[in-house]
Amino acid sequence: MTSAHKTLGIVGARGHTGAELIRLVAAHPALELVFVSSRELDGQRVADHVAGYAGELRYASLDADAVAAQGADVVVLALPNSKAAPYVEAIDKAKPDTLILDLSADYRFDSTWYYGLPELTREKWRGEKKISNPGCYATAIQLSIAPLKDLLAAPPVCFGVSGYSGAGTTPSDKNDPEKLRDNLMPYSLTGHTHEKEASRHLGVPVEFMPHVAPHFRGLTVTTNLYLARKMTREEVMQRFHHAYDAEPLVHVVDEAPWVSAVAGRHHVDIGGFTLSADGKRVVVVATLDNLLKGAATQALQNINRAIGVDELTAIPTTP
Ligand SMILES: NC(=O)C1=CN([C@@H]2O[C@H](COP(=O)(O)OP(=O)(O)OC[C@H]3O[C@@H](n4cnc5c(N)ncnc54)[C@H](OP(=O)(O)O)[C@@H]3O)[C@@H](O)[C@H]2O)C=CC1
Ligand SMILES: CC(=O)N[C@@H](CCC(=O)OP(=O)(O)O)C(=O)O
Repeated sequence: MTSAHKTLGIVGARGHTGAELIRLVAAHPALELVFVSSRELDGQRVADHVAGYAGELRYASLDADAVAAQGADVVVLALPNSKAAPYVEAIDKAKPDTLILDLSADYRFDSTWYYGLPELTREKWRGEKKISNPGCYATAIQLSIAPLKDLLAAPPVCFGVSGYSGAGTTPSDKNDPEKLRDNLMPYSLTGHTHEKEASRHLGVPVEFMPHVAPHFRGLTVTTNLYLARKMTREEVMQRFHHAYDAEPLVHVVDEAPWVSAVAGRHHVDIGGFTLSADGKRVVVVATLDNLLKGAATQALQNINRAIGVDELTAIPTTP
């Protein structure tokens, strides 16, 4: 694939992450949005549903063969978990050099797919045309632990709180604003997919306890790390600065970041580095927008790289 203009389609474009990608792709100089699929919005104008999109494209209800028949250069699968395989199969049959990016958890444990968390894995990309995008919590967890990975005395313990857009649009307790009002809902307290995903890709076991809260977008992961030796706050911060100062989408900050400040923005904030009195335990706080760096923005970083343009093309960065 060269860096020339590419066509792109989104399967599952009615959803939260699909809508964010539509906005990002619409402003992209090298990508043309050629189809967006939704069963529920079949025939309706995208511009009537996605603020900030001004084109004439309409949603279409497309099964796997119909998606493959579109012949797009890039296909993003933004479907719920366990739905991707028929689309991958049909595209492979019709046009095997298609770049497929899957937003779900379906291929995050498949070593034939590139796992794209650019700040940690971009050097491992070997031109794969199949890219698995990380989970939103798993992104925050891995970025919080990676700089101290060689100094762990025990599995890191991560306390996560997400806005309810993380639970998608299929109605459930986890995205019901009435049930979430004045509430914090714990779920999957051991064995969450993102616990397994972060453990696999970091190569160290991680423990994760997720919760969902009444805000719409943005998540916080507060991680407790037991250290094999005594450290100072300056040493810990130095490691994070060394790891991320050249990364426009990871901001190392002094204070513990607030989720409200990162909502609608494309980067991760990591900060609040707090040591125990004996210097052998540190707590780190990370926030990101689950729909952006946790999904659509990260997807675009991966696609940009794979089509041969600058990784940050069409991604607004702010200091
Ligand atoms: N929300 C988030 O914060 C994040 C989500 N992800 C992952 O991204 C994927 C999409 O998430 P999100 O946008 O929140 O999901 P949504 O529930 O908001 O949207 C799902 C989309 O898939 C379509 N869809 C649902 N069921 C089927 C089906 N059986 N066959 C075909 N299409 C279907 C829906 O449209 P229609 O029913 O109209 O066809 C809709 O467009 C998920 O795998 C999720 O785990 C990853 C990181 C973060
Ligand atoms: C609040 C909420 O429910 N969040 C989702 C994570 C969203 C995400 O990244 O999901 P995938 O791993 O499925 O892509 C969850 O805990 O499953």
